[in-house]
Amino acid sequence: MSSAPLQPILRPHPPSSISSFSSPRRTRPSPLARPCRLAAAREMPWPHVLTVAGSDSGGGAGIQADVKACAALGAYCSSVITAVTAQNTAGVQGVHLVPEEFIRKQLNSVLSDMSVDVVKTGMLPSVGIVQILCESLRKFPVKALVVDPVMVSTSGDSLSDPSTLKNYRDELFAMADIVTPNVKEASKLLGGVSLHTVSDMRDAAASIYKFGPRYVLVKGGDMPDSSEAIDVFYDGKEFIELRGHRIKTRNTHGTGCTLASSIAAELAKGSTMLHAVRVAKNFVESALDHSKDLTIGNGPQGPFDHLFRLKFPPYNIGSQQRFNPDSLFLYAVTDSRMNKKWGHSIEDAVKAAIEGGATIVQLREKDVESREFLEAAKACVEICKSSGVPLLINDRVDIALACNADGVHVGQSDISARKVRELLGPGKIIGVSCKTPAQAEQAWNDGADYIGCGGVFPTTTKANNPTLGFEGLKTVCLASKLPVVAIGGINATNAGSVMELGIPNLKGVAVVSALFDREHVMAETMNLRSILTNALCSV
Ligand SMILES: Cc1ncc(COP(=O)(O)OP(=O)(O)O)c(N)n1
Ligand SMILES: Cc1nc(C(=O)O)sc1CCOP(=O)(O)O
Ligand SMILES: [Mg+2]
Repeated sequence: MSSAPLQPILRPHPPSSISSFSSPRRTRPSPLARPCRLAAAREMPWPHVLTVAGSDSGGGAGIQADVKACAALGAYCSSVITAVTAQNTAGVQGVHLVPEEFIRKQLNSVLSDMSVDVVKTGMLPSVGIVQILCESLRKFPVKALVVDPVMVSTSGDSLSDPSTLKNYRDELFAMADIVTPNVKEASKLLGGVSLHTVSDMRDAAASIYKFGPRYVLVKGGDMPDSSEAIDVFYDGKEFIELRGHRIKTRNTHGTGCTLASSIAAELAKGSTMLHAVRVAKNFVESALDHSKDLTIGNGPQGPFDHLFRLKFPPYNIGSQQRFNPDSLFLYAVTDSRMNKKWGHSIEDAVKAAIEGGATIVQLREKDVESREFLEAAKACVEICKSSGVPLLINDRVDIALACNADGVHVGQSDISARKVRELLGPGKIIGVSCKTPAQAEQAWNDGADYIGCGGVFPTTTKANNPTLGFEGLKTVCLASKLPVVAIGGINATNAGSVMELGIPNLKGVAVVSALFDREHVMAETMNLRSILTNALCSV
């Protein structure tokens, strides 16, 4: 089942403002293309989430979590603060409500001036606040409303007046696109029913759906005795169980706020509801995993790092940027069988490709003994280093580590990119072969730097490789937050047409046989490079 895209039910937006292709990074022009692309100054829409929630002085949940989650997922986040809490990793020490009229004022300030795509609600501690919010939403309609019915903090402290329950159900839920209770909140909303199983969660989702939201997500993160974190998604017809890993960590403070604001950020970017929920769940799981050993505070429940991706290049601002996506422009991938056929050593083939203008090299040596591979790889590292061309190793993390290569390229049946990142550390380049948007999303979550997408055309170099064609390539590129290199059957005849697609994050082509199944590797590379440069200039 797939959920329908959200219609701008309440306020029409300019079509460009809800595009799912709105990541600023996607339109950054390639320096290689700069002479030809100076004209293309465009207005960039910025997906916008307004969070209406409480401040957490500890910085892990509430407004602070919402702002960080939206930032991490590429959405702008404005905020209306409903309450100020004195809170830390031990619990909530105090709550100070913001006067209701001042909440109205904040809502008015933001909604009357800015084009908000999605409103996400967190702590709404009084009946009056819920009413003011509903009035504001009727006056300033938005594309979607995400309601996280925050009633109790993760430390067990009450965050809302019990009288708001009825008001939540009767007024706010009817306007909501999605409501995201955890099992405790679902139980409270349903008058205290107990929820112990996934089947109970389904029943709860169906009951909450009757209050009026278009979708319900009952979160099972708190369910005991399970190695999985199972959430139940319900659209009024079908239940979908979303399964994730349960990450063992004390740093889970703010997961609910983060999940809801991540859903809001994805909706603001133009996702369908189910896709937004999947991305959000994946994001929370990755953030928890990357933060499991961090320590802040002395209490039992710590915050996690929403911006964990900033630690990975190319976002590790402050340290040297070690991957330039433009290096994907002409990606030479070696093949030992072809080299043997033409009497070329790996080193000579790599040298010739670099002299011809290859901008990155991958050693893809499927038929060479490990010891011989390592010796050749060490020599190639020196050759590439002296030319400033990155050298990656296909599949073999051990060889990459042993020769200190610049990185590794892995496919869907190889060791996962996340594991490779763990093994290589943040300073190395990781590429992942992806044939679907979901695989591209996973590569991003795993900390990869680029994806290889193919086969664009049929190839005889890789057995049983499905051909995606231009349509498949475009679909994956548009879904990918990472730069892409196209691969599969690309040669001097068709390379120009790939670059002429003019897809902003498609940075180049990766080629095996058209460079290496040839007698004159350098001449073939020079020819292909000039074809690519001409094609880029014509876009
Ligand atoms: C740049 C680039 N893209 C895709 C691949 C294919 O990797 P994989 O799917 O792991 O297949 P093998 O190359 O290992 O056969 C690649 N190598 N490089
Ligand atoms: C190694 C590889 N990966 C592919 C993918 O689709 O992921 S296609 C491919 C082979 C590319 O070789 P040639 O340039 O000779 O067609
Ligand atoms: Mg592989």
